[in-house]
Amino acid sequence: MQLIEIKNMKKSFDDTQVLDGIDLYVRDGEFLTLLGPSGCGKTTLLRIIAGFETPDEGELLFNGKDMLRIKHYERPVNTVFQKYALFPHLNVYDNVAFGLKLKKLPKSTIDSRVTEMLELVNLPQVAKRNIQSLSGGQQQRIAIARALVNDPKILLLDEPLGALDLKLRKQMQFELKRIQEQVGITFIYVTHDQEEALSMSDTVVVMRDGAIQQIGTPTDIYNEPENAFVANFIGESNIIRGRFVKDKVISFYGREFQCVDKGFEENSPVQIVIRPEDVELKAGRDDLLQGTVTSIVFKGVHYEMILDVHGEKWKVQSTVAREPGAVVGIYVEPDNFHVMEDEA
Ligand SMILES: Nc1ncnc2c1ncn2[C@@H]1O[C@H](COP(=O)(O)OP(=O)(O)OP(=O)(O)O)[C@@H](O)[C@H]1O
Repeated sequence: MQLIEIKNMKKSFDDTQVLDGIDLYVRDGEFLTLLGPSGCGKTTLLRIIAGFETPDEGELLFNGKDMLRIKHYERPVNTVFQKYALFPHLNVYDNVAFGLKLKKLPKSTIDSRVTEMLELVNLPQVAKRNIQSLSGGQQQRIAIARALVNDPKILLLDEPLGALDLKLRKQMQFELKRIQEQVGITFIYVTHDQEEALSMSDTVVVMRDGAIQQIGTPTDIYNEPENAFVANFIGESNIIRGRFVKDKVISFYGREFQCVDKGFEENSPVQIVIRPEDVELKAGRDDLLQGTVTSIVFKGVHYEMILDVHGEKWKVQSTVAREPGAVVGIYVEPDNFHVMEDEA
C-alpha cells in the first residue's frame, strides 16, 4: 500500500529550480531516506511533505487524498529537526506532554502516554529533569518522543543526528531504527551521509540537482548503482572508461574482461565501476592486468592502497600489505564489474 504519492513535483526559489519533477512513492511502515549532496533539494521536498512549503507544480497524496490544501498542523505528520527545537524553559515531561495538553486530554492519559514515550526512547528516568541538563543525544531522544507522542502516521527527520559526534551518531542510528521498527510508522529521513542512509533505511532515494538518480534498497544502491554519480556518492569507486564489446564482455586498457551486465549496444562506450574491496591482488600473475603500488595506509581491518594501473589511480583494499613499488596482478570477478552508460 502506498502511503504517500508524490507526482511530478517542481519547486523553484527565485530563478533556481530546486525540485525538477520528483516522482516518489512511500510505503506504509517503511524507513525511507532522501540522500544527496548539500543543496540537492532534499530538505525542500521534506518541507513540502510537512506542509511548510508549497510546490509550484505536482501532486502530494496521503492514502490517495490530496494533501496540498491541508494545513501543516492538520497533516498526520510530525518533524524532528537537527536542532532539537525543544522548549528550554520546560522540563522533559512538559516538553513531551506539550501536544497532548493542547488536545486537552485527561491528565492520567497524558501521564501514561508520556511514560510510554520515554520508555520507547530509553530514557524512563528523566521526566522531571530540566532540558538543558541533558546531553545532545538525550535531547534528541526527547525530541523524537515529543514528535511521536501525538501518534503521527509519518515522522519526518531532517538530519536529526547532524549535531552529534560520530560515536553518538552511530549509537543513535541503531536507536532510530529500533524505534521505527517498534512504532511501525513511516520514517522519511534526510541526510547527506551515505553510511547513515545505508545502515538504517529500507529504501534509499539518491538525489542530485533536484532530481532522483536512483531508488532502491541499500544493497541495490551499493551493488548496482545506476550511474557514475550514484557509484561515486555511495561508497568509494574506481571508475574506468571502456567499451561494451558484446554480451558479457567489456574492454578497457586494451584488454577484454568477462562481466555479467548486458543490454548495451555492441561496441558502445561505457563506464565501469569497481569497488576497492572487489579488487583481488594476485602476486606473480603476469597474465593478469598489472598495477604498481604507489601508497599504502593501514585501516585497522585491512590495508588501503593506491595502485597505478595504466596511468590511472585505483584504490584497492587488501588484508595483505604490499610495499610501494610492488607490481601485482589484478583480478575482478565478472559480477563485480558494474557497467553503466558513459554519460560524458
Ligand atoms: N526559502 C528559500 N528561499 C530561497 N532559496 C531556498 C530556500 N530554501 C532552499 N533554498 C535553496 O534551494 C536549494 C535546495 O535547498 P535544500 O535545503 O532543499 O537542499 P538540501 O539538499 O536539503 O541541502 P542541505 O543538506 O544543505 O540542507 C539550495 O540552493 C537552497 O539555498
